[in-house]
Amino acid sequence: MYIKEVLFRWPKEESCTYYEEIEALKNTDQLVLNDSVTFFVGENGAGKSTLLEAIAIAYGFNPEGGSLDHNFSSRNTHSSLYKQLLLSKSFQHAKDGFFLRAESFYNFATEIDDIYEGIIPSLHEESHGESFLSMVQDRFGGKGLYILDEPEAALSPQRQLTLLCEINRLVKSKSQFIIATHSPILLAFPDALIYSFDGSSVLPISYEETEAYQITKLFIENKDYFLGKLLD
Ligand SMILES: Nc1ncnc2c1ncn2[C@@H]1O[C@H](COP(=O)(O)OP(=O)(O)OP(=O)(O)O)[C@@H](O)[C@H]1O
Repeated sequence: MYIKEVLFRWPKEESCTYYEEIEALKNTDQLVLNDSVTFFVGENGAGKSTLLEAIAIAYGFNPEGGSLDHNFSSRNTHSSLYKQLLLSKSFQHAKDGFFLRAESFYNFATEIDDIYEGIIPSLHEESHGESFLSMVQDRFGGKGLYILDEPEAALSPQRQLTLLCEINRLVKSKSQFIIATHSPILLAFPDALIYSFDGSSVLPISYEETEAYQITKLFIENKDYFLGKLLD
């Protein structure tokens, strides 16, 4: 485990940043993380990416995403929330790591292609989902901290199952994951800690309490009823 706890040092003065107005975040002072997999769930705009990004930057990742030793920058658009966070870390620093922002994987793939031109196949010669999964399978080496924002975005349900297997492989080789997701498949990872951003503070919930699980289950079991109500 590389990050044990995230402590929020909120300023005493009145808020002046957008993230101090996010309901779940502004009422949270401390988050204990799971030593294997911690999920962030919640409605669009609930603050998951904002916190994920701040944790990644506070640990030493490039705000634009990529591996721990990867430094490239095209635009500075990250929030300053990372300055308010105090990470309680283990003595051992992660040997491997990746911060996935959906919108920056293209840039990262371009950088990797430039560095390894002619040595490894181009990440741009595969589909978005294929290239992301190849990267996890071929380059995530274990003993790592992997911070992933909606990794399911490019993956078919079958490939999400493959990602579950990869997460399991990496957890067994001493890795820690923090993942923001809407995927009922990924959320099913055994013994994961799930934090919901939907209440007045960030709180742990069970798999069955997640909206991703409840709405998917309800919809599949009552498809015709739902469609009738929604589309009438
Ligand atoms: N740079 C910014 N400036 C102002 N507001 C922002 C900025 N970035 C995000 N926000 C706002 O902060 C809130 C939280 O956004 P965030 O991206 O963290 O949500 P999220 O939970 O990750 O949502 P999603 O599930 O859609 O990815 C949203 O209301 C969003 O509009």
